[in-house]
Amino acid sequence: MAKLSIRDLDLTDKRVLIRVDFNVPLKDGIITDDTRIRETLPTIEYALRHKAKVILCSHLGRPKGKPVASMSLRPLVDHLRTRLDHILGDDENVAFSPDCIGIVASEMALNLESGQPLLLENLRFHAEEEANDPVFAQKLASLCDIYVNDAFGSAHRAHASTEGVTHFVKQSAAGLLMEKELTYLGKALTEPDKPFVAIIGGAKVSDKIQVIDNLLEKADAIIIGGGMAYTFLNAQGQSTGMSLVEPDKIDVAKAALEKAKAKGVRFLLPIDHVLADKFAPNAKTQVFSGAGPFPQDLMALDIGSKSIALFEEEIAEARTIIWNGPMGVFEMPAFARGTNEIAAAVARNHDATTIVGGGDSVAAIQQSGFANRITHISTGGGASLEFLEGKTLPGVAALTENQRFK
Ligand SMILES: Nc1ncnc2c1ncn2[C@@H]1O[C@H](COP(=O)(O)OP(=O)(O)O)[C@@H](O)[C@H]1O
Ligand SMILES: O=C(OP(=O)(O)O)[C@H](O)COP(=O)(O)O
Ligand SMILES: [Mg+2]
Repeated sequence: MAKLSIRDLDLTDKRVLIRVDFNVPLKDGIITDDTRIRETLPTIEYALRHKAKVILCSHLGRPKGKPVASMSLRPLVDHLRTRLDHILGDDENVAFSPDCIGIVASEMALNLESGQPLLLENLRFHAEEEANDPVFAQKLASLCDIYVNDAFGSAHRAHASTEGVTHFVKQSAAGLLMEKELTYLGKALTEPDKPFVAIIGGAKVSDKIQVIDNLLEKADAIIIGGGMAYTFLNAQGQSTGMSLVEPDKIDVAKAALEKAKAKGVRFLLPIDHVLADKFAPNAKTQVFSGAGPFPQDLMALDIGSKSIALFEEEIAEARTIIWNGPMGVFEMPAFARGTNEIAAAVARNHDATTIVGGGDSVAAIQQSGFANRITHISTGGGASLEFLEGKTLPGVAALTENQRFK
């Protein structure tokens, strides 16, 4: 890699700001899947063992620039302490600053002992984080001597903590997880074995629909499920009741459908759906198959059996599979079947290189019990898609060049 690595740096007694992606799924303050935390532990442990003063920063959810209690990172402190038990002494703790900038954060960072960790509160409690505000970025930079980015899952964002901060520190290096993800995804997709099938679902429609245009240049088939599907069905003229739709993106969906046709890329959309009368685990449900309009007051929260069978056929033939975004609201048992069956189908294909990425997709694949049958589990959803479509990730581009590779 042409970028500086944490392994190239002398960390001893330095204040090292590590941007991590601790955007983990939470339910009532409990972490339901801690893959993103576990995956970044090698970097944290490396820094602690090398006697750095480790300052961890992350976002959690989308609080839109204001403190939101349910999106506090505080519940992660105990979890992190447990995960670092083998490296911290009995009386050593993970310190927590209730604001990521300001006097308290500055003093805590300054007073940190070598080999000790400090976690900062959610970066996105400040609107300046997502706006990539230079003053805010400079305040973050003032907490540290060295900056390390290990947040692969957020590397497609040009935010203050992933991009802006690098302009105000002398050295910006990649963490071990960042390196691992880039190496692995880079290798797997230089010349993917064909057929190459991309499965896209989830709820971040406006973010991820743009990626499909570029994936159409590489993939032999694209399978769309989850919340992503209904904007496409609307683009085909089907009204979908209360289902998740992004009206602004219907034109993008139409263009993708036309491009797929012109290029001969198979484009699979769900043909039946589990409809619910509300977004809740105890919703009344019914299966809807047919091309006509959905009942107006119902919403699709999972794909149905016929869609599963259709998708399974394509998955069985694939030799490279990338999957981001669950097929339904898998967090609720009534709507988890589509995601679980597709996970099983991907796991059954022993001839394919399989990559599953995304904070929620990883939680889903863990929940399905098939995680150990996937070739590579990536901590990034949007990030892995943008990397795979060939885009330069701003969080990577901003890191210091390694002079050895020049
Ligand atoms: N039909 C649907 N309607 C609404 N939300 C959905 C639907 N299908 C899936 N989702 C939601 O999508 C979310 C994950 O989306 P996203 O963040 O894009 O994926 P990832 O984190 O894997 O990258 C899940 O919380 C899931 O409940
Ligand atoms: O969870 C994330 O991405 P993902 O849902 O695509 O896996 C990242 O933490 C980025 O979050 P964001 O999409 O709110 O910038
Ligand atoms: Mg997500």
